[in-house]
Amino acid sequence: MHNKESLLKNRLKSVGYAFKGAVYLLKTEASIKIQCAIALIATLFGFIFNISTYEWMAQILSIGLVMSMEGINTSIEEIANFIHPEQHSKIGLIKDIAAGAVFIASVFACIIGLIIYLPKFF
Ligand SMILES: Nc1ncnc2c1ncn2[C@@H]1O[C@H](COP(=O)(O)OP(=O)(O)OP(=O)(O)O)[C@@H](O)[C@H]1O
Repeated sequence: MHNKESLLKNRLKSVGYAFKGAVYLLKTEASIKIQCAIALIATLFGFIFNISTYEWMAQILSIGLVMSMEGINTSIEEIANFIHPEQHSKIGLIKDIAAGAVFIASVFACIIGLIIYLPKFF
């Protein structure tokens, strides 16, 4: 019983740390603020165009994917700056690859957005 309680306590603590990380990300990263604004506009569009359940699922998944990739990208940038604050071509490459992952997720999120909303306009 005691073990189960401490397990639950530890899990709750981990959720707290993760929440702290998400708040830090939202407060400090300009790109995630822009992504939040786009997510809000997309959500508004969802209500205006009364999109279907599956369209909501695709939209929410896309928003979640882009924002979580941005979090991982920021984390990689922080690690890179911590382990090697000076200029190095490998650090540049590592940062570019991490940014590339966000770019790929964003391109596919845009495609999903077009699939959902283009038929509603034309
Ligand atoms: N230490 C470094 N050594 C070599 N090149 C670097 C280094 N730091 C950054 N760069 C290069 O400069 C680019 C911009 O780096 P920066 O850390 O400003 O990324 P950013 O994408 O502008 O970050 P943010 O998303 O925080 O605005 C990187 O993609 C990389 O090509």
